[in-house]
Amino acid sequence: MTRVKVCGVTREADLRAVADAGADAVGLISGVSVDTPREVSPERAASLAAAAPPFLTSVLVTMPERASDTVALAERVGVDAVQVHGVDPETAVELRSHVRTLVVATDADRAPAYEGCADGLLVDSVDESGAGGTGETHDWARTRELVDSLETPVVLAGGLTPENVGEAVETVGPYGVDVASGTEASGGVKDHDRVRAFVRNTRRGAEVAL
Ligand SMILES: O=C(O)c1ccccc1NCC(=O)[C@H](O)[C@H](O)COP(=O)(O)O
Repeated sequence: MTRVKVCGVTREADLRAVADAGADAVGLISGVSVDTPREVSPERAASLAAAAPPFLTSVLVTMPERASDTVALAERVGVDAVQVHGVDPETAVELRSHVRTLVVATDADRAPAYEGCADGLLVDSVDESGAGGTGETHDWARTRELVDSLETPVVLAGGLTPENVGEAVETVGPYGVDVASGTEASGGVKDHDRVRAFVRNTRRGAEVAL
């Protein structure tokens, strides 16, 4: 089964829509050094995490300046897992010793350097700061090679939409997929029909890939 994470939720109604659509995880973006409409305060992230129903994994998505800040933020927000952008492998190893589940976001070229440093690798179309949410796809064939060569589970992200996720899953065969802008009505606001279609089309793509 291909796991689905819907990232950049800022409102409780959107969190419910993500859960009702059957997604596996929800991403709450806080403590990032870029300007994004998907960022929420730690307080808001905590309130959203507390509203997540059973079996919907809450994920803090952040860009650490120091590993210790991220550990404190994750405890304050009260999430099940942490996804970090813009960290080197050594910082990932340090962070992983303090959080239960660590996902590192990286581009395809750098992904092999994180093998064994994280519980999951999110292969994304990152900008120069390492931030995601670009809405751009990357070379799926290259990510397929990573899926085949790495032990660490690979999550495909970057420019995924309800329209292309089925083909993406068939091509890459990832552990999971992650979407932010492709399920939005506007910055930070989810389109519930697109959230439902994204989850549905991921499942269909995964069936074809079997
Ligand atoms: O989405 C953001 O604005 C963002 C900013 C800083 C760090 C991470 C961010 N997004 C995190 C993500 O989980 C993925 O990058 C995202 O799902 C992929 O985005 P998109 O291409 O818009 O689907």
